Amino acid sequence: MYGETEPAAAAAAERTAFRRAEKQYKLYKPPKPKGRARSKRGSGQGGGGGGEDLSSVIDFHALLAAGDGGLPAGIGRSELAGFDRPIFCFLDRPGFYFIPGALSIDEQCYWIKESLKTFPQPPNRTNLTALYGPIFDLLTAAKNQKILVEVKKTDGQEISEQNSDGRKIHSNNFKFIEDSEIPKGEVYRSTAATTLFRKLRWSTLGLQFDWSKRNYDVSLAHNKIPDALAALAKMMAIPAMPSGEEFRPEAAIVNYYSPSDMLGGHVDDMEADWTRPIVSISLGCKCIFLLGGKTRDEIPIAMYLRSGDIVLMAGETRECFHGVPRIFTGSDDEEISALVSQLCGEDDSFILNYIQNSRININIRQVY
Ligand SMILES: O=C(O)CCC(=O)C(=O)O
Ligand SMILES: [Fe+2]
Repeated sequence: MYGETEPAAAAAAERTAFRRAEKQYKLYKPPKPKGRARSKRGSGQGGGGGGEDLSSVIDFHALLAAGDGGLPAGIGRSELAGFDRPIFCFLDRPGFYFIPGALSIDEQCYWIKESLKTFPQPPNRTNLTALYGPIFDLLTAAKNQKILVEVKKTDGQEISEQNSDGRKIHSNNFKFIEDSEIPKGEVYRSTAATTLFRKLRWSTLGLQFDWSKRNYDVSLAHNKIPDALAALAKMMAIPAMPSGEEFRPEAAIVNYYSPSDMLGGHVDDMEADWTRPIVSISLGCKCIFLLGGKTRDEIPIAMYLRSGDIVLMAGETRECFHGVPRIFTGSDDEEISALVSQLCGEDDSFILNYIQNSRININIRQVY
């Protein structure tokens, strides 16, 4: 993840409106169940247990349900010929579009599975790559309670195996083995695959992003964006594209959020043409998304992003700070319960368990 504030600048950053909003939502605690509510701060109208308030968070699903009559000032709703989904926008944030419930439950389940199974596969890089080298089949290893071990190489011994597709695996000296197979005395580092899976924070598809240089490194091996994801992004990008032009999906960042994770305020400015949108898909647990202005001093707009929602950021909004200060885990989340009915296969329980406490975001970009 990125966008974290440098320690030296942290105190100053606290003073910005964006940082204050991040803090407000990060600290929000749901109200205590009736009868146990305390009378101090936070028990008032709309207040959370920590005194923070969610009443100004925009809920596009509620606006959709309320119909055309109930739009608050500053929010517009448009229809586009040939695009059979509602689209919301902010009158003072040109280039920002919100498509609530853009994906069906089936589509959400499909992309959740792809995000966990396929997208972290090499040559795609993840936050774990720098530590362990390429890791293949992490989801399967985690499901099967495997252990990733670093094995001492003896002179001339090359640790390499082929997986079921005939691909060479483990050119590094880490490999997944059963707990019972850990050879005594030969292993000097081991981590449970389930632990690694929980530590997955991002993976990159298509052109690979180099976080240290904050730029794309075209010299890194990469696959093109999977066809189905490219087709989805092209279709969903239409409201933000100049008419008659087609979005070219060239790179994507997949963010994996566990309950306490946040994404600090940042601007995505590494793509050449800001008239092209970032197509951003939300899956799993609901979150608060902050859309600020061109400086951190502007008070950001807070909105809920739910599983299946798609956000487009193009034009002037490409210059706006944005981030995710808070995700909401918990089984009472309506969107998650809808996924439960689809993720009921024997093989799905690991994924269901993961997504009930996590959020995934896939954001697709045209780089050139
Ligand atoms: O998680 C999200 O909804 C936003 C992600 C984002 O802004 C990014 O990866 O640049
Ligand atoms: Fe971003």
